[in-house]
Amino acid sequence: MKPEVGTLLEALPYIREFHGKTVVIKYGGAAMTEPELREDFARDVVLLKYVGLNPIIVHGGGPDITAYMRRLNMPVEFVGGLRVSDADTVEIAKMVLVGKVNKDIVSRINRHGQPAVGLSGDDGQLFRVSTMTGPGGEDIGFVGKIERVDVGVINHIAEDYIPVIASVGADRIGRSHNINADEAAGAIARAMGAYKVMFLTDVAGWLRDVDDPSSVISEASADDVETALLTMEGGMRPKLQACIEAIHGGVTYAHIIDGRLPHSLLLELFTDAGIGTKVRPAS
Ligand SMILES: Nc1ncnc2c1ncn2[C@@H]1O[C@H](COP(=O)(O)OP(=O)(O)O)[C@@H](O)[C@H]1O
Ligand SMILES: CC(=O)N[C@@H](CCC(=O)OP(=O)(O)O)C(=O)O
Repeated sequence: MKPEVGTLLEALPYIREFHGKTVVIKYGGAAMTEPELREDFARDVVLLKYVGLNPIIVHGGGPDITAYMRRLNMPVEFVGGLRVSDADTVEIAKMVLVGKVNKDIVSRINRHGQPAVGLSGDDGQLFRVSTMTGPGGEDIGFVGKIERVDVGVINHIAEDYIPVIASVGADRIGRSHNINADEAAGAIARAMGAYKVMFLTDVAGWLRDVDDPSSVISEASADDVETALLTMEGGMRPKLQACIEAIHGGVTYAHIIDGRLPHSLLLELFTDAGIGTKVRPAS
């Protein structure tokens, strides 16, 4: 048998399993720096829609926000993987995420043959946020925690389009907040009752030792993750926190995969081997 046919046949049971299912995909800033990878990503998402999945994209753009802040000589600070955000920082985050990154993703998906629609928390009042603190209770400014997602808005759009969601939104009195895109993806997956949530990032997965790329933890239970979160810092923290949020809300699996790898989405979804870290409910 030709190897290409083998690959398609290997994918068939997965296509059947995932048909009609909602998959929330967090597309991370660190994995979106290469134009070629951005193109591959858009093509993969279109393929998912064509084979009958319901992909919902939630994106970040942290490195882009940092680059613009530096141009404006603004101080850049993170606490527990969350950007400290005063009102000026929120304004930059909003301009970069909604105006630049979101439109780039939307137009690439459009070009590959499925229409996409960009949304932020403000559109159709998609989500409402409250102000959150850092992991140690620190004041980190206008950083939002999603309190409520209007899934009706996403379902309505997803009937005909691929929703592409930027992680900014407002609180009850209309103040804009910067939301970590991992937190947004976890909350949206939970609210949507998604089958899976997948985080594309710039490492091979959750690493046992952050300095050893070969130390990927291929599978972990929600309990393992909760234990690790007690001491974890850096960008992996909000990702694992979001995995827990999603799994506790009924999402079957959460995956952290290497967005630097071309077609990583397809490799995880449609091959027997899979890639990265899979978080499952506590057994
Ligand atoms: N145990 C860990 N395993 C993997 N990555 C980790 C770990 N601890 C901290 N990190 C950091 O988390 C980063 C990924 O998070 P982040 O930079 O926020 O990515 P993204 O932009 O994709 O959301 C990695 O590049 C790595 O530096
Ligand atoms: C509060 C907070 O941390 N907001 C993030 C939003 C963007 C984001 O999460 O981007 P990545 O997924 O590329 O890291 C930030 O300002 O960087």
